[in-house]
Amino acid sequence: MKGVDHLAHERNKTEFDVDAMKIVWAGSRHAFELSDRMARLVASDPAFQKDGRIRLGRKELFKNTLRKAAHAWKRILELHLTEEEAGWLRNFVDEPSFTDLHWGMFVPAIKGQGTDEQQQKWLPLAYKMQIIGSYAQTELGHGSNVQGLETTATFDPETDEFVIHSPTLTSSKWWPGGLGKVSTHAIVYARLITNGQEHGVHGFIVQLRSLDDHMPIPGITIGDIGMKFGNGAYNTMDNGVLTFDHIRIPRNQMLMRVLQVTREGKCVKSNVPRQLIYGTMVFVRQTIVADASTALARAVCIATRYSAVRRQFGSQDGGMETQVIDYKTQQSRLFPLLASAYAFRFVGEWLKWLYTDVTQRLQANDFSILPEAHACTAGLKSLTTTATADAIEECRKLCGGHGYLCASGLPELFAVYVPACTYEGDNVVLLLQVARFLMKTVSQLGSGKKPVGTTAYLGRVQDLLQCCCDVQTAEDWLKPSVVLEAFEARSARMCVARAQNLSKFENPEDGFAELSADLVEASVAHCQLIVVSKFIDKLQQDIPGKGVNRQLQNLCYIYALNLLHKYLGDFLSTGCITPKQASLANDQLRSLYSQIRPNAIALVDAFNYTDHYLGSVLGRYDGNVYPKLYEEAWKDPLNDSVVPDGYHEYIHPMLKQQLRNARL
Ligand SMILES: CCCCCCCC/C=C\CCCCCC(=O)SCCNC(=O)CCNC(=O)[C@H](O)C(C)(C)COP(=O)(O)OP(=O)(O)OC[C@H]1O[C@@H](n2cnc3c(N)ncnc32)[C@H](O)[C@@H]1OP(=O)(O)O
Ligand SMILES: Cc1cc2nc3c(=O)[nH]c(=O)nc-3n(C[C@H](O)[C@H](O)[C@H](O)COP(=O)(O)OP(=O)(O)OC[C@H]3O[C@@H](n4cnc5c(N)ncnc54)[C@H](O)[C@@H]3O)c2cc1C
Repeated sequence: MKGVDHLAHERNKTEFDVDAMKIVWAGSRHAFELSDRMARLVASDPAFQKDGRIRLGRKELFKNTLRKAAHAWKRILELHLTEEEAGWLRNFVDEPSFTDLHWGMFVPAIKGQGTDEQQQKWLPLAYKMQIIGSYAQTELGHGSNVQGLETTATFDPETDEFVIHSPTLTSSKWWPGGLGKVSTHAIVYARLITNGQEHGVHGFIVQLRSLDDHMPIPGITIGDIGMKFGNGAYNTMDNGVLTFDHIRIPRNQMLMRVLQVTREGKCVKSNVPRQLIYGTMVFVRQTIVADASTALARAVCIATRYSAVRRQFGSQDGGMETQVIDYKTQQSRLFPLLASAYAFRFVGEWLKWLYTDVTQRLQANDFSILPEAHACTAGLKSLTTTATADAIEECRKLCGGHGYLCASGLPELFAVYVPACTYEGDNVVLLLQVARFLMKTVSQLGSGKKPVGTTAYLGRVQDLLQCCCDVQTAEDWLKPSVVLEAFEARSARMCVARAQNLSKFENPEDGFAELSADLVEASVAHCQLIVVSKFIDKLQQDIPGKGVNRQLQNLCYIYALNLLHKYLGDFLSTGCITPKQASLANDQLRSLYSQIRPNAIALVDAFNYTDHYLGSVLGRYDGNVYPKLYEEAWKDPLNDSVVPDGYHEYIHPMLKQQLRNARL
């Protein structure tokens, strides 16, 4: 049987309406139609082809990215695409570039932290790309510790300007994307100093390069920080270094929604909390969660299709060997990742809703939900990016040797994706933020303050500390209330135990530092509970389409029960479940794998990825893997000649030498 036939046969086994699932995955019919149209537009345009990208040298690669970004912008204008359509188009071009930072951080920072006048001035320029912006926060010496940034912005009342300066080597801005070679402007984060007094870190709009000849403004030193991990991959991005030598900008270029500096240099606080200065990070972390499901789904799509095509062992009487997807070990590694892709999709959807809600409340001067929004975006960004990076690598292994070939698409996907664990907040640092939020919530329980939102379960802490899981059969693990209670009890018990340990320290900060590794575990438990509960909420919605809800239920329980299996130590040591119940959960998990098996290919087809976007010979829709892999190998530049360059200099003399030695 040819690869093509393998997948056709697989698709015939499907037990649900794939088109309906495509809409569930996309979020709505509108989102599906729009993303589908943009994906096809990009895939059919030769200017966006990705072949051979990994073989380009840095300069060529970068220029190629500039060409694609310019072409994308041209198409956006020609086709009068909406902001939403343009976002999808850029997404399917699938190449990190300065435009990510311009649209993803520069514009949102002005929107979130700029006054109305500042927005009116700067946003139209940015929307028309008459200026290109970056987000320059991190420095050589400090990234996580934002309050430790060293760049200064000193107000000069004589000229009504700020003087932006890099006082030390370690204050050099380092990492901002798009900064190295492209951006004309940046939101620069610096310590505000007025009348000799410091007022914390704030954002400033600073012009970096001339809009005529692209030369740096005198006093600015700027360049690229060098090659990063992997071929191609994130090297399409010009992450930059930037220093200021007393650069002057007008006073009205400080983003002043949170704090205004008057003509006299007086600081006037608005009613907006200081934390709003971090608002852009909350926004981007929320988009990163949605991106995690996309990246994970790509890897899973490749590994699932290839696992159905690939056969090893088990042939009897010269018959066909076993498809590797039929091995239980392969299923137990692959299907939880498939379930995670769906789980992250739904929690991403919910987080987007939460962010929209927060934004509306902020506009109405209601800041009460900000701490929760921060904890949720930070925690879920950490949880989903860590899981996705690990999952891409697992998918590579699931594809055996061929997964290691760049033609599988997985090495590049991993290299592009893995910095998500670091950028926009190191994942451990972010979990520590969640831990602070959880410990604060627990400490306030005695005062009668009722926790709300994602921590509402902590309001039932007494019940959760005592509850006993009443699972008696494997089927009992298919009850949403049972699963939810197990995850709530585990998280609540871990939080309370950590809080009790913290209370033994005289100085809470010392305790927090000493117990930080344990605290991070509690944060993970809490975030996993959020993902599980949002998946369960999704199942309660009226989801149309034959068999769709059934598949989602199976995936939801696979996600939850696999976590239960993986983190069994937590569940057992906190007494949430017994070893016997854990064993029943495992039995149920195996049964769920068998139920998912005939639908696996259709479940990845529901992602609706074009072959262009997947960029993988192993993950091709038609399953025609071997002929294409063979074809691909011959495209390698090493195969341009039969005898390689260097033969005459290095191989031939060596062979001759051996011959001479042999004769002696
Ligand atoms: C259309 C296309 C879209 C495409 C979109 C793609 C987007 C692009 C994607 C990828 C490109 C890559 C982009 C990467 C960009 C970057 O990496 S930018 C740099 C990001 N840097 C960080 O994330 C730094 C991480 N550090 C921090 O967030 C903080 O400094 C810290 C919170 C870890 C440390 O803060 P700390 O000094 O301990 O506390 P304070 O600053 O004093 O704050 C204390 C209180 O503030 C609360 N808080 C902290 N952060 C936030 C926040 N973000 N929002 C709201 N509140 C926050 C914190 O809980 C404290 O509250 P309490 O006092 O009440 O306890
Ligand atoms: C590809 C990429 C793109 C980026 N793009 C941008 C950009 O556009 N703009 C921008 O401003 N920045 C950008 N960054 C920078 C990024 O935001 C920072 O690298 C990130 O916030 C981590 O900070 P750091 O490098 O200072 O790590 P560090 O804080 O130095 O982390 C090093 C180690 O120390 C640990 N650690 C640090 N603090 C603590 C603590 N309190 N407790 C326990 N452990 C701790 C961390 O867990 C980590 O293991 C980018 C980075 C990358 C990799």
